[in-house]
Amino acid sequence: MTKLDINSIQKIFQKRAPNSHKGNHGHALIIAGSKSKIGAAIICAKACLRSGAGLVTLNIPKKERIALFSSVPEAMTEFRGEKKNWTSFNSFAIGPGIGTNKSATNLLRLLITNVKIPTVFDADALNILAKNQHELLNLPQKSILTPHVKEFDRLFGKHDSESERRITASTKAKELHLIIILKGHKSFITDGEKSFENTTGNSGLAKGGSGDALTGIITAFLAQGYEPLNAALLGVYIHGLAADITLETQSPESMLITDVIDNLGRAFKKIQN
Ligand SMILES: NC(=O)C1=CN([C@@H]2O[C@H](COP(=O)(O)OP(=O)(O)OC[C@H]3O[C@@H](n4cnc5c(N)ncnc54)[C@H](OP(=O)(O)O)[C@@H]3O)[C@@H](O)[C@H]2O)[C@@H](O)CC1
Ligand SMILES: Nc1ncnc2c1ncn2[C@@H]1O[C@H](COP(=O)(O)OP(=O)(O)O)[C@@H](O)[C@H]1O
Ligand SMILES: [Mg+2]
Repeated sequence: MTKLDINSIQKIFQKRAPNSHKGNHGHALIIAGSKSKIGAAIICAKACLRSGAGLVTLNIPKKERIALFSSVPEAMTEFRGEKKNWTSFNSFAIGPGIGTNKSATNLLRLLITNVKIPTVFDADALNILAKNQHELLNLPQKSILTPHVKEFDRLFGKHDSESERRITASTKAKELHLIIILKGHKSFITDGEKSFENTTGNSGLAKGGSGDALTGIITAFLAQGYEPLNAALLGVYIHGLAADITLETQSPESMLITDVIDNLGRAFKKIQN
């Protein structure tokens, strides 16, 4: 297992070309949020925009659109249940705050049927997969699963220790051709061949919404054309680094994920040499 340090991250990171345009940086589609969880969608979209995606479209329930327009005007929207054109996007994420009811389950199935490029599956998408295990075999290869401990055990069965979870994560990543990020204090990232442990982040991230931001960040890197494993490594590292930078102005108690997203810019500057 390799500990993720700044040197390995600097090798992965690709600078933006000075003459680039939005079309060069990909179009991300984020399927997130529901009536009581629209915040998850807003956090995810903001983090995605702050991580370099050229365009971000959020799929949300139509009733929730006002909240979104006022908080993330940079994001475009499409509405849950309306007919979609899957081919316009370069990366996809599904799960934060979508719930696990029948329509969320059908939407996840629709995505799996139509999308053949690596996708980020988080939160309720993982809870739906846990209840529909056969669908794990149908996910696009090199998709990225981002479970916390409880989601991990829902997916792959109860474990007694973190070390046992890490062994299962590697085995399942290899067997299912996926990348698994087992999130926690020191997140573990594996593609079944290589495994990594993150070294950034702090307990200020132990708050609702932190994982939703990570999903947005990784989705932005996929949109920009990073290899899925590199998108996962860079995403986990920079998410934690932005939280560490936030400690300069906030305590772990007072830190908000919005503060962390606002500090992504400083984190990018740190890894750019
Ligand atoms: N603003 C919004 O709209 C927000 C929307 N959100 C959305 O809500 C949905 C539900 O997501 P969720 O993760 O809160 O619920 P759930 O899967 O039951 O897990 C919670 C339990 O898991 C455990 N646990 C977690 N980490 C652990 C660890 N490292 N180590 C050990 N245990 C750990 C811990 O369980 P405990 O130990 O307390 O038994 C914890 O209580 C989802 O779609 C999400 O995107 C949220 O993001 C919040 C902001
Ligand atoms: N004590 C901690 N130290 C470092 N990182 C943490 C800590 N607690 C949580 N995190 C990070 O915060 C994120 C939490 O994700 P998750 O539990 O899915 O949150 P949510 O679903 O509420 O958005 C993960 O990336 C995790 O690694
Ligand atoms: Mg989560």
